[in-house]
Amino acid sequence: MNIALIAHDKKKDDLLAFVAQHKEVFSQHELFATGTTGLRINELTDLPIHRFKSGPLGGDQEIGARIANQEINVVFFFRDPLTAQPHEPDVSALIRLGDVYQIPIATNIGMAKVLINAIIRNEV
Ligand SMILES: O=C(CO)COP(=O)(O)O
Repeated sequence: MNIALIAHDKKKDDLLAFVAQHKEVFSQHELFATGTTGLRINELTDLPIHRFKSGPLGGDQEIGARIANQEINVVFFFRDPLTAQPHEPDVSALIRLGDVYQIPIATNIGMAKVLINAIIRNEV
C-alpha cells in the first residue's frame, strides 16, 4: 500500500512518535511525505521515504496529484488547527481530493490509531 505522511510543524513530534511506535507496520508499505516531515521521519526511523517538496512550497499539491492519479491509498496528515498556514488552500485541496477519491485521511492522532489498526487488519 502507498501511504502518505504529512504533519504541520507543531504536530511533527506527534507524527514522528506515532510512526516510530508503528515502525514495523510502516516498514511493510511504500511511504511518501512532504519534505520536512519525510526528512525527520527518515532521520528518526531510517525508513525509506519518497520525499516531495515542503508543504508550503507545493508538497501538499504534489501529494494531491498522486491521490488524483490513485497512487496513494492512505494519508496520515496531522494538521495544526490552531495555527494559520500560508498554504491553507493547498491543504484544503489535498483534503478535498481525498474526499473525491474516497481515500482514508487521518488528520489527528485519534483517527490515526483507528486507521493503523485497520491497516494491520488489512481492512483498508
Ligand atoms: O506544510 C505541510 C503540510 O501542509 C508539511 O510540510 P513539511 O513536511 O515540509 O513541513
